Amino acid sequence: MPQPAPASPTALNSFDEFTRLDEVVLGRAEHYDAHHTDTSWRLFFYDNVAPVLGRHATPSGEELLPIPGQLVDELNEDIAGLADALTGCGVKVLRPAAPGKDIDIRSPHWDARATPPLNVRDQTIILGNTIVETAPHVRARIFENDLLKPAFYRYYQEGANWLSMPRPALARDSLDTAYFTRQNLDVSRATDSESAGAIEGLGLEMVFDGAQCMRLGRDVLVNVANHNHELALRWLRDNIRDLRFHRLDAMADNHIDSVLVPLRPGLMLLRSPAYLKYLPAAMQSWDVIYAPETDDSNFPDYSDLGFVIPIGSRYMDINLLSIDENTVVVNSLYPELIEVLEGHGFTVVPVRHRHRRLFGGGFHCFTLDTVRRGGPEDYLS
Ligand SMILES: NC(=[NH2+])NCCC[C@H](N)C(=O)O
Repeated sequence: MPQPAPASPTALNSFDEFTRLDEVVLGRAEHYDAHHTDTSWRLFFYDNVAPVLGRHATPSGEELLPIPGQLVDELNEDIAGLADALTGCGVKVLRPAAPGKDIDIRSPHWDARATPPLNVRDQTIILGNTIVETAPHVRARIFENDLLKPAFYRYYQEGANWLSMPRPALARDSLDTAYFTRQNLDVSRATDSESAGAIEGLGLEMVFDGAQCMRLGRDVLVNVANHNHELALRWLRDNIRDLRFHRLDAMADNHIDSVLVPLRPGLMLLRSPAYLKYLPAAMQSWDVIYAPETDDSNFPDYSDLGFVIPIGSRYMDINLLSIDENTVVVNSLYPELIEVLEGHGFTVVPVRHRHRRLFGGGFHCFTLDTVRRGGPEDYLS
């Protein structure tokens, strides 16, 4: 039976993180049954995985780390709950295409097990009516956006602009380890097992994820933690002329949405006061809600399942999704945050999300907000 064509999306328009949300792409986790733990993956998640690397790497260099099926099923249940909650808030939910099977990919320089399109925030930034595909850090993610192309083409048909950063080769020496070496961290547990080929004369490439940005109308905050990111900031400035890009100097290793979430003009959620100094001067006078302490009882106990590597930090649930300036979707397993937000007058839509530390994403990461009502407002003066 032919399936009816999905209703056409409205025009792409997304300049910020908090004005009324009308349409969103929500990621999916089918076939997320392994992490491909090559050097690019180890470096990307080094902040979280360094303590366990080595202990679990096999001497043969086996890089595929299986994820128990029960966890993927539970993740899918929680994502279904998020889809229902968003629909219940009147938001139209689009999905990436589903990978039909495990997909092994091969470039001329390396091979990898492809990551499913779960954290759709990461490989794309929507800047107004422009889709910007970014330049993946993790080799396993290099074709991830192919599964979003049905949605991107529909927005393109409705008049959106569509740009891509140069696709990185992610060869042997493409990735900059400066963020870690600046902190005197030894990166050998990530780099010792490198199996990718080199490209003579290439050196550090432009490598950058969409989730390193936070959008605020005509301003965009951009986390730059190394030379890979520096090249991308220049690309953004050269190619998107009508927005102002503010460089945040190494606020985190890469993504910043478990550190900072702007909630409405003049109010942000921040991991701790230590992060204020990274922000543009105009934001330092905003009101701040600091992420409340949470404890282990809010996180599942995985001891029965053998080892499961947490690729996300304990702060993942800062990563909420705003429906509008007064309504936020928050993990029900972070009741401390729900209480604080309600105390500030927010309507909180609680949605359960158990395995956020295993798949590296919260609700902001799982979503790409393609249609919001706000425009290129100046929120910083
Ligand atoms: N868009 C994302 N995938 N964000 C997740 C950021 C997670 C962050 N590295 C942490 O461990 O807290």
